[in-house]
Formats: sequence, C-alpha cells, structure tokens
Amino acid sequence: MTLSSEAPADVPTRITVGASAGYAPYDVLVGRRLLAELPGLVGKEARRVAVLHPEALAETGEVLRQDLADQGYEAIAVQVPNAEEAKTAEVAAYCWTALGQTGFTRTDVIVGVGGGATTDLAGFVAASWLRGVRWIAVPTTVLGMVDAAVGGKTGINTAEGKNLVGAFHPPAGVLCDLAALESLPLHDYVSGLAEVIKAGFIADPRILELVEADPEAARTPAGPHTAELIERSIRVKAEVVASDLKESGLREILNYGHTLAHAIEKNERYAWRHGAAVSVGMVFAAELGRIAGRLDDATADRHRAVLGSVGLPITYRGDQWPRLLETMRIDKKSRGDRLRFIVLDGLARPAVLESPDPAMLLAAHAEIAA
Ligand SMILES: NC(=O)c1ccc[n+]([C@@H]2O[C@H](COP(=O)([O-])OP(=O)(O)OC[C@H]3O[C@@H](n4cnc5c(N)ncnc54)[C@H](O)[C@@H]3O)[C@@H](O)[C@H]2O)c1
Ligand SMILES: O=C(O)C(=O)C[C@@H](O)[C@H](O)[C@H](O)COP(=O)(O)O
Ligand SMILES: [Zn+2]
Repeated sequence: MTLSSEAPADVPTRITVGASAGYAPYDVLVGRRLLAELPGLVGKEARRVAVLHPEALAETGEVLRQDLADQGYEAIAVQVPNAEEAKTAEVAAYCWTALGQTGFTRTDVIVGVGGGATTDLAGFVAASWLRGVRWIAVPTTVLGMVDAAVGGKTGINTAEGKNLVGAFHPPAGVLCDLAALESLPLHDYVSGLAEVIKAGFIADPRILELVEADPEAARTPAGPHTAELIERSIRVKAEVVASDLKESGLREILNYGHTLAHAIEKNERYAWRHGAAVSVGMVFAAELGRIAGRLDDATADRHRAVLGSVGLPITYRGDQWPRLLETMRIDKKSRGDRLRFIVLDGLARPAVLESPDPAMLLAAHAEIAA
C-alpha cells in the first residue's frame, strides 16, 4: 500500500458531515496523498497519538506513526488482528492497556487506519477511553471509505451477535486516500461494492447506472468511475447521518439488507465478509418488499442483476433458516418481539416493514436459498 505524506497531487474532494446531536461537523476528504492532512487534524492540543492498524497494514501503521513522531507527537502503533477478529472485547481491552501504559489523556488522539473492522474498533476504543477522546479515521477499503468510517457508529461484536456493543462517537475527520485501494485483495474490494450499491438502491440510482455501465471496471480501483462511486456513496451516508446521528428514524435506511446480513455473518463465524452478507441481505429485503406488494418486479430483479454482475453472492445455503431467524430477533431495529426490516417502496424510496408475517419471511427466504 502506498500512503505517503507528500503534498497532495490534486485538491481532494471535501464532503462535510454536518453537526448532529451536539457533535461537531467534520470533513471527509477523498483524494490521493492525503496524509499531510493528518497532523492538522490531530491538532496542537494533543501530545500523544495512538495509530491502531491491522496486521495486514503493519508497514502503513509504522509510516503514520513515524510521520506523527517527526511532527513532535509521542506516537505509538497498536497492531490489532485483521478483519472481524479485531472487533472483540479482548482486543478492545488490549488497546485500553496500550493507552493506559502510554499515559493517554483526554486531549490525546486515536487514529484508526484500516478497513471497517479496524475503524469500528478504533472508534469504540476512542469512545470508551476516559469516556471519549478524539479520533480520526483513515479508511483503506472501499467499504471503510463509503460507509464504516463515516457517521460515528463504532462497536465490537459479542458471542451473541454483530455490533452488539458500541457507541455513537463521530470522528474528527476522515481521510480516504484512494491509493490505499491498490493493495486491497479483489475479494475485499468487491465486498465493499455491496455498500456502494446499497447507497444506489436507497438514495442515489446514478450509482447503479455507473456500475451497470461497466461492472468489470467497477471491480477495480483503476475503473473510470471509482472516485465518483465512492464520493456519491459518501454523500448519501453523510446526508443521512447529519440528520439522524443516533438512528432515531431516517438512519435506519442505511441498514438496508443488514438484518439478514448480520445473521449470516454470525452463522458463518465471520468467515464471510460483511459486504458479501449485505449483498444476500439486500436480495432478501428486495424479495420481502416484492412479496409484501411494495416493490415492483423490475427493481427487485435489478438487485440480483447488479450485485451478481460485480461478483457478489446473491444466495445463501437454504438449511439455516431457523438459526438465521433466531439471530435476527436481536437486530437493533427489533422492538420487543417485533422484527422490523428496511424495504423499498420503489427505487430510492426506503421504508420500514413492521412485523412481517412469518410466511412472508419464509417465502422471501426461499428466493435466496441456494
Ligand atoms: N460503523 C459503520 O457504520 C459500519 C458501516 C459498514 C460496515 N461496518 C463494519 O465494517 C467491517 C467490514 O469492513 P471491511 O469490509 O473494510 O473489512 P475489514 O476491515 O475486515 O478488512 C478486510 C481485510 O482487508 C485488510 N485490509 C484493509 N485495508 C487493506 C489494504 N488497503 N490493503 C490490503 N489489505 C487491507 C484488513 O486487514 C482485513 O484483513 C464490518 O465489521 C462491518 O460491520 C461498519
Ligand atoms: O451507519 C449506519 O447506520 C449503518 O447501518 C451502516 C451499515 O452499513 C453498517 O454495517 C452498520 O455498522 C450497521 O450497524 P448496526 O447498528 O446494524 O450494527
Ligand atoms: Zn454495512
């Protein structure tokens, strides 16, 4: 991965996430060679900086740490496991120990560099350390850039399920250096496209058109529309979280496809990437919408077509339904015994489906069962 702190080649795109729920606004920068921006975001009040990075980005973590040390900060690198293995209470506790041993105070700053799993953990450690310190996200996956690093949902998993412990704690800034995507394995790149396509279905159909125009190109960072796809998706997310940071209503639309997705991830013991599970979850939600008489056939079918065209999965093994249903009951959108799903009433018209009939759920499941 080639992150460098040289001056930016071009002016980056700046997307501001507006203030919400008493939290300050912040900028998401998208461009190349953005690391020169990092010290400015860390600020002068901080004395110590902890750079949390996954094993796969050990070199990058050290580049950032050295860069911050050169700027006069007492900078430490904290290596955490790759992917979902980082989102555990044990790893969070390991990070707290590192901060404690470094004498981290309330004015010090955490930098999370990596995919969504790393930034979810870094944000959670920042939210919980001393009841909240500033943090900066440097997402290095498509999914991290378009979704996880933006909006302040931070958290870890428990044995019972995905993201069950966490906090709303927005970052002070987000640096999306597109050069980072060049070292991302294809499987991870494609997984991130599920959240891009989600933004297309719930809010910005132009995203779907760009993917459909050349699905093969959409699968690589060198594609002609890479920056536009990422920026459009960030704008969707930024707009939603600025109006409903704490998910008291509108923000639930970002959970499109996630009710089933999180159950699949848990069922697969996190061997499936989040985006892959979200892909199947969106096909399920589309079928649910169609069966409920809310979504037209063409838009429901478009899910399979566009997700499949970039190589995302659109089916899941059919023998697991009772387990999936059980896990879905503790989805955060559930209220008491009532399951709630985000469905579409049409393209870019997300809405809530309350307590669907079990027969409807079963019928939608039959449509995704392999
Ligand atoms: N907080 C939110 O709003 C939000 C939104 C969407 C997803 N998420 C979470 O994000 C996580 C998924 O994130 P993800 O898809 O980025 O996966 P990930 O963080 O698991 O990263 C995938 C793999 O790629 C490696 N990696 C990261 N960047 C790399 C790079 N540039 N080059 C080479 N390897 C690299 C990682 O170490 C990991 O092994 C899930 O835990 C999901 O729940 C959170
Ligand atoms: O930001 C949100 O809100 C989302 O729902 C975005 C999702 O893509 C993301 O996977 C999120 O972590 C899911 O949150 P959860 O509250 O369902 O755990
Ligand atoms: Zn997601």
